[in-house]
Amino acid sequence: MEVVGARAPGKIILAGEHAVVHGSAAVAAAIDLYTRCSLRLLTEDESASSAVELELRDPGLAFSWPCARLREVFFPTDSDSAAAGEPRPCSPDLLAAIARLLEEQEIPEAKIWLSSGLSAFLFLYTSILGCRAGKVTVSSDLPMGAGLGSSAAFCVSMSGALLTAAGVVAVGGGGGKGWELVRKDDLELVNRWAFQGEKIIHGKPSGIDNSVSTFGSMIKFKKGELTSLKSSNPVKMLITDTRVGRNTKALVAGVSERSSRHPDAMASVFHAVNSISEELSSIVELTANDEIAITSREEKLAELMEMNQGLLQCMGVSHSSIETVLRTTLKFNLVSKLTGAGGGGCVLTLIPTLLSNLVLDKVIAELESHSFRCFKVEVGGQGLQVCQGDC
Ligand SMILES: Nc1ncnc2c1ncn2[C@@H]1O[C@H](COP(=O)(O)OP(=O)(O)O)[C@@H](O)[C@H]1O
Ligand SMILES: C[C@@](O)(CCOP(=O)(O)O)CC(=O)O
Ligand SMILES: [Mg+2]
Repeated sequence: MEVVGARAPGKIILAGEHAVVHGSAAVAAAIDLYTRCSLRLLTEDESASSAVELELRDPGLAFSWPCARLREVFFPTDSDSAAAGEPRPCSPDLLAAIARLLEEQEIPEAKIWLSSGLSAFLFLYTSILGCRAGKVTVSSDLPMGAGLGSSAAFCVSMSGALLTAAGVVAVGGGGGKGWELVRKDDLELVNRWAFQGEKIIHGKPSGIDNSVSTFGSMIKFKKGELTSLKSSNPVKMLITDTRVGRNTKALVAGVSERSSRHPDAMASVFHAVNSISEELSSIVELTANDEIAITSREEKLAELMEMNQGLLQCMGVSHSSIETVLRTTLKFNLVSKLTGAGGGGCVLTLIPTLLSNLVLDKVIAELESHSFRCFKVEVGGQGLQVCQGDC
């Protein structure tokens, strides 16, 4: 069979991370850094030992599971009952069985954080394709575990490729050349599968990351409801990766624990974040015809981001490396906030339209002198795309 491919973008959260898990609104946008997943189902001739193979290009690791072993774990009682049409959660018993299956792989200790991604892969693959032999290759532009939604881009691109190979998502309408957009109904199905994968990696995701990675653009997200935001003036952001590793699942659990220790205080914090996200989303949508100058729009966005950062500190998810980025950019009168789960990872800095490239280069040089890594990204682009053949 021919190769099918899918690519899904990472994201930034402009306002509302963590609070969105507790029902507040949040605003997120796709960025032009992608995770790509390609998949080829193997015939019996090609896969003498009949296995499911996974190559992760970025950590540079390859895994292989004999189909017979997968059948014992995933379908112990009868023949394959994969059902690509109806996403279902991974039960705690199955998750424990997957963890035992992963113990048989020799994952280097330094890369043990990959286990949750591998568990999501095995669950999605066997749920959608059963135990058919196949080879999957994944590559990514995104730093992993840094707040740019690599886990969601992994689950969305994987679900997209698996559902395309299963013949559920249509591909080839573009004449079989290059990346193609996906029909809305198909995107919704991919998004629901990807959410099940995110649950394995995050524990309790809000669904914002997989939604923005699937549908792209800039969105407001509240309690599972998504509103697409139309911005005629693009928002420019600099991303700084502090390179301090952290884990979303642990940070989300930490905020929930703080919330159960101080329910009233934290409810007020989440309520304040909700107001910030609502106001930020209405400012983003103001058009050139609205009577507000671009500079005053940017000042309002900056102030809301600054307020949100203060509330993220209240939730206990800032970090000394994040504070260093905030202090450094403030010297240039620029406002920053953490993005994603925090605890290290990435920080956003709003780039005003009138900021000269010379000053921006100075900001980047100073940030990079702290061993941080800066990215200039395009905000609000495409979501999931699929392709036939090698893209
Ligand atoms: N390309 C990938 N290959 C394998 N696993 C991945 C990949 N991208 C993300 N993951 C999984 O997602 C985890 C990171 O997710 P998370 O802690 O939510 O951070 P973020 O989503 O901000 O990057 C990794 O530890 C890994 O398990
Ligand atoms: C903290 C949170 O709001 C975003 C997490 O994003 P990331 O995995 O750090 O990229 C969690 C969620 O919404 O599921
Ligand atoms: Mg994540």
